[in-house]
Amino acid sequence: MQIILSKVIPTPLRDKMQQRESEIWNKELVFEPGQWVKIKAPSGTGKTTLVHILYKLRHDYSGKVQWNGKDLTSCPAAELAVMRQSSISVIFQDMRLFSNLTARENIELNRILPVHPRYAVEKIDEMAARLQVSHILDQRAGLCSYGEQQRIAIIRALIQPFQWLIMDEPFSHLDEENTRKAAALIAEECTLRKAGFLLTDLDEDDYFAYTRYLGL
Ligand SMILES: Nc1ncnc2c1ncn2[C@@H]1O[C@H](COP(=O)(O)OP(=O)(O)OP(=O)(O)O)[C@@H](O)[C@H]1O
Repeated sequence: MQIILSKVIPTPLRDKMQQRESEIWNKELVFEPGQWVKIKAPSGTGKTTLVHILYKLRHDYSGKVQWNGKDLTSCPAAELAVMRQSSISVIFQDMRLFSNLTARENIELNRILPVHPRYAVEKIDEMAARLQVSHILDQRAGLCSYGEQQRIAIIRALIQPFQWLIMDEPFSHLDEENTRKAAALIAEECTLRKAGFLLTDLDEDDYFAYTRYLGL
């Protein structure tokens, strides 16, 4: 799946944009399948805004966003839902877990949502063991620490099918060792599926073999 951004300017950032050069806002960008893209930008420059625009959680912008040639503003909701379930997975900065469901239930919801689940249920335990969160799988997500919630959100994103993984500061609550473990799992899953990713963060890192760097 190709993702295209054409001259996108978020309405709340329109004035700020005069003050700094961006490689994303108001540019023509094509993200080809399989690219591993790092988007590095300081706080408040629009990383979360970009992620929400890309996933069509907000549409307060000028310009155009397309998934596989489909304009997000005119594409029927049912068609978007199918593309989200089969092709795009997101790790949100604020995790967005259901706090009253257990960690396992949060992950399982994403596993069974697509018509053809990618993985059997055992994969949840396997991934949880690798990220050292097996012991909290049956705990309510709202009671988990932020670092635990972030690893659950990572597993939830990896358990569903995708061609693109969109990650908004996905390691912000993790220490170095856990970040490396999570990055290794993400890299493996993307390689297996020949999937691309867009990862936003504040700083440089060497967690992945990025194929493209952009500043917001
Ligand atoms: N709906 C909105 N109305 C007004 N301003 C907004 C709105 N959404 C975002 N902003 C502003 O746009 C800017 C970018 O916000 P955003 O959350 O995308 O930044 P960010 O790069 O993800 O920041 P951080 O690294 O701190 O998470 C901020 O100044 C924010 O206050």
